[in-house]
Amino acid sequence: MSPSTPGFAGSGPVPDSSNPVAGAAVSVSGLTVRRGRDTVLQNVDFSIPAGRITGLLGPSGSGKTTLMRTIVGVQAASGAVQVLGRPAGHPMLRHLVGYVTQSPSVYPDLTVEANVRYFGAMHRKGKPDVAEAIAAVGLVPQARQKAADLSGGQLSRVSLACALVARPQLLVLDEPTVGLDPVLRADLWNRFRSLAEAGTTLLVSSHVMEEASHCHSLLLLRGGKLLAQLTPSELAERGRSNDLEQAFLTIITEQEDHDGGIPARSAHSAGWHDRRMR
Ligand SMILES: Nc1ncnc2c1ncn2[C@@H]1O[C@H](COP(=O)(O)OP(=O)(O)OP(=O)(O)O)[C@@H](O)[C@H]1O
Repeated sequence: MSPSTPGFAGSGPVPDSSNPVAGAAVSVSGLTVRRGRDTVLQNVDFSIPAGRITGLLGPSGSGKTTLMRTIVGVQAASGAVQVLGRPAGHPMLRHLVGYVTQSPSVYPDLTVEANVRYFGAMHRKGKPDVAEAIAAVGLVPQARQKAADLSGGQLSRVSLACALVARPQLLVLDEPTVGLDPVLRADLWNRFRSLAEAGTTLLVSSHVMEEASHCHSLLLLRGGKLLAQLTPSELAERGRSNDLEQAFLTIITEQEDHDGGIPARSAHSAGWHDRRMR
C-alpha cells in the first residue's frame, strides 16, 4: 500500500481482518516470471495458509520482490496465482490486499497522521483506525511531524501504517524490519503475530534468517526456484542446525550438489552474507 501502487486505492466496504478466509489465502502453481532475457522465477508452486505468517527468505536477487509483486498483481507472469479465491490483480482484491514495498512511499510534505489518514480515507477508515495504525507502528510521538523530517526506519513504519489502516486480509511486506533497532523489530513481530491471530494472512520477506523463527511457515527461494516450504523447526532439522542461516546454507549446498555437483560455493557466493551486511 503506497502512493506508488495506485491500484490499491479505492472506496467501498473493507472486510474486517477478524474474519479469516478458510484454507489457503494464496495458491501458486507453475509460476514463471521472465524479466528481459532472464527467468527470474521458475515453475514455482506453493500455497500460503490463511491467518498465518509466512516468511519469504532468500539471498539478494533470488526473486523475493518479484514473487511479492506477482501476488499483489503488478507483475506479468505465467502460471496460476490465486489470491483470496481470485486471480492475482483482480479489482476486488484492491480492498483486501495491502502491499508495503521496500522503499517507503509516502508523501514527504504531509505529516505522519495526514499520510495515514489519506490512505485510510481510500478504504473509508476514520480517525480511530488512523490512530490505531499509527500506534501499532510506534509513531505516536511523531504523528504531527512531516514525513520529510523522519529517519529511514520511521519512514518505513509510516508506509506500514498506511497499509495497516485499511485492515487488509492479506498483508504483503517486503523487508519491513530493515533499518529498525532490535526493540522496534521485536515490537513489529509482536504486532504481526497479533494480526495473524486476528485472522490476517502475512507474507513477510526478510534477509535476516533469525527472523525466520517468528514465522509459522517459510518459503526458501534461491535463484528463482523454490527450494523448500517448511516450518522453522523443519528447517533446523533438515539443515541440521539450530542456526537457521546455517541450516539454509546447508540446504542450498545440498541442492547445488543435487543439481549437478556444483562446488559448494553457496555460503559466500549465494549473496547471503553480503546481504546481511547491508
Ligand atoms: N526490472 C527488471 N528487469 C529485469 N530484471 C530484473 C528487474 N528487476 C529485477 N530483476 C532481476 O530479477 C531477479 C530477482 O530480483 P528480485 O528483486 O525479485 O530479488 P530479491 O530477492 O527481492 O532481491 P533483494 O533481496 O536484493 O531485493 C534479479 O536477478 C534481478 O536482477
